[in-house]
Amino acid sequence: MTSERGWANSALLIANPQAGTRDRRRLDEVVDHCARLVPQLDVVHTEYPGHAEERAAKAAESVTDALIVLGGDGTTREAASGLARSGVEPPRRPAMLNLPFGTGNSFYREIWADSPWRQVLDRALTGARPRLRHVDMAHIREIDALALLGAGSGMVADVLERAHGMFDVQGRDRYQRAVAELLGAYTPYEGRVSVDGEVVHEGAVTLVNVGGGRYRAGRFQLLPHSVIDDGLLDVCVVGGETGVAELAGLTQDGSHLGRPGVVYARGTRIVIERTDGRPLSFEHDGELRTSEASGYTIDVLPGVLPVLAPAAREPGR
Ligand SMILES: Nc1ncnc2c1ncn2[C@@H]1O[C@H](COP(=O)(O)OP(=O)(O)OP(=O)(O)O)[C@@H](O)[C@H]1O
Repeated sequence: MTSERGWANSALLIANPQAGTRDRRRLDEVVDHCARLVPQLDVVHTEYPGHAEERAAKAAESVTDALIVLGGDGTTREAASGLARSGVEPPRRPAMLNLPFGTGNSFYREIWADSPWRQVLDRALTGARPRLRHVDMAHIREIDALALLGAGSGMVADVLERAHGMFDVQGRDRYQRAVAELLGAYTPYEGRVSVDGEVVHEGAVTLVNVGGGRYRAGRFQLLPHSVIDDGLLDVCVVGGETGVAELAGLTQDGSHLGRPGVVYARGTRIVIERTDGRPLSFEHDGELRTSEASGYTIDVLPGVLPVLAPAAREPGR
């Protein structure tokens, strides 16, 4: 057999068996493929929410070359947070390689576009080490959390909040029903959004998204101009002029930009507030984060996450 091995001598593979369709056969296939490419491969199956974050933080402390994450956006966010919060300086952190095993897989799409996972593994782990992108994350002050893909208020948070209250349906169906209910009756909230101390929107808000990645839920291009390693956060505010039904269609290809009441800006600190002082419904990376806060302060953490990526001119940049 010819050697398929490349630059990575050791890697930790963190797999979430509960992500996506929970296809155990596919999970085993990925693990076997990785084992052919990396001489010392440790495999951890996550056993509870937060497990990926703990194991990624430990991997950062060891001499592991790569951290392979097999899951959806939630698992990827946890692993990224573990690496970014570790006491190890960014250049010494293991390089993260994310593979699609979830429902949305927005981060995989961000880095590798529609490339199949086998091809990605071969490109990332055989031969010389490919390009490393030093990806920005965001720190949310009020809840001391790190966001990778995006954070915000309005429609996305409201869908999650409504879905959480449904006990008679599960999985994707819950979100579909929550969206359908919101389409029927959505009330924008009164709020304010500031970028680096300057107010960019005040009034009715349908959606605020700060990030992060271009995509949310794998396909909605809320931040079509965002670059994940430019040291800046992008923010899109959709005012009350645009309803949720219209917005869902417009964000499929980013054509919400330039519509009346839509603001797109960039900065290092974004503040999102409700102006009536009531708690602001807020999410990051698809997780609802309930608290009593009526506002959230989001600061960029530039370049904290080393991610294996295709060369700039390859497809899937
Ligand atoms: N053993 C486990 N049992 C239950 N939940 C788990 C377990 N391991 C991890 N989790 C949790 O599963 C959640 C869902 O995983 P993830 O987000 O990766 O998949 P997904 O929701 O199918 O995909 P996506 O986020 O891309 O839509 C994560 O928030 C993680 O904390």
